[in-house]
Amino acid sequence: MKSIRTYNNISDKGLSRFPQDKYTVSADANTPDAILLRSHKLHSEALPDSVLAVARAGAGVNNIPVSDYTHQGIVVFNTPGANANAVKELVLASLLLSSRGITQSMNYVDSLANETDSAALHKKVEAGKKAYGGCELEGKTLGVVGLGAIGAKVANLALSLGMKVIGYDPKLSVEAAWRLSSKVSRAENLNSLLARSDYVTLHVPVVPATKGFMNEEAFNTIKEGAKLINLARGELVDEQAAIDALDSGKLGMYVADFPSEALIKHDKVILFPHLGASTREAEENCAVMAADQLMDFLENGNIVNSVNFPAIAMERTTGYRITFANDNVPKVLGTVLNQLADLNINVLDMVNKSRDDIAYTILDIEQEPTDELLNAISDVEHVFHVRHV
Ligand SMILES: NC(=O)C1=CN([C@@H]2O[C@H](COP(=O)(O)OP(=O)(O)OC[C@H]3O[C@@H](n4cnc5c(N)ncnc54)[C@H](O)[C@@H]3O)[C@@H](O)[C@H]2O)C=CC1
Ligand SMILES: O=C(O)CCC(=O)C(=O)O
Repeated sequence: MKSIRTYNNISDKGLSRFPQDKYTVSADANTPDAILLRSHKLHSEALPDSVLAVARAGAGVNNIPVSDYTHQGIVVFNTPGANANAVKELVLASLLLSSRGITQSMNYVDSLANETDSAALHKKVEAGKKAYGGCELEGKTLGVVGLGAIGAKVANLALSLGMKVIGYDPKLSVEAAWRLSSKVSRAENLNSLLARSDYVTLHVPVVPATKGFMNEEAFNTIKEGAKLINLARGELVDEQAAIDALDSGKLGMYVADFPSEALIKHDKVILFPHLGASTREAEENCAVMAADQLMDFLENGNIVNSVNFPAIAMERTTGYRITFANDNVPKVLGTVLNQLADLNINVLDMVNKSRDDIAYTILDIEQEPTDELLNAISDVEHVFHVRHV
């Protein structure tokens, strides 16, 4: 029986993927084989030694100490693209909310709730509306920072609304580029995008290179009165610099998914409670994808959509499977194969992949591996994780 510990509200559609005769799934599993979570922060938690993998039902993995886990052999997964449409649709709402005085005017109408005379109500409605006039999106320029799963969908949607779209993504993958309309123009650098955009929307992960990149200099460069949408992560934006830019009028509006005490108080800030991925569809997509990836890893050693290990998969043969992870240096695989040869063990199939300084191997062998063999592989220099799957 394998055990999964969950955190956060994970869709039942995902949880029900785990067959009950093979898995127990609960929030208080003591010795879980794997963790399944959404935004719960793992940085200050010690994981039980039993944990082999952590799956983030979502995109951002900044709540997980990924590099610490890598050298413990813990594979970290996410679910690329599974919630991208949900975020894209909230960006659309953000564009409109920051353009048309929608929430403010609704509050105004609510404030008229005690007006009992319909003629007086009508007069106040017509007199009040001039305070909430806005502008249209058509013809305006949207700058999209980060053109991955979400950014590409946002860029393509904005084009269909008649907006001009500029994109900036120095690390754009070929796969992501294929998803992007050729009508999206490419900014050579961030400043060029900021200076030309009426709206700027952020869709990058928070990593050292992006932390606080929307700083004082960026707000000095941004087009006068531009609106900033940040449904990616609060840490991307230097909050004081954003507030100063809002106060001076340089920044017209800030829409964010990450409330803070200072932002809540500001009347040019519209905040959601980290709602970007909170649709039924996105929650189901993420949970199903994360559960399937965990099961394939726990049952077969295959790795799909990991953020710290190479992508690797091999069909099961009739044999017995060993997987091992090692530092990506020469001679490790050769040494393990020699050990098998010395023990007269036949290899039926094998695949080996590397990613940065990590290598991972799946080996199908003809006979059941003994503890002696598994220990011998563990003892090979640079091997840091071995499993009989
Ligand atoms: N509010 C919410 O509920 C959600 C927030 N997110 C956030 O949005 C982020 C993006 O999500 P996805 O589009 O699914 O991820 P993704 O991995 O598909 O795309 C990220 C893109 O950012 C680019 N990038 C990386 N560093 C960059 C830099 N310095 N400048 C410009 N581009 C850079 C990458 O090349 C990649 O194309 C996530 O990391 C997460 O933090 C994602 C889903 C839901
Ligand atoms: O699970 C959630 O609601 C948050 C999603 C998110 O922030 C992400 O996928 O990066």
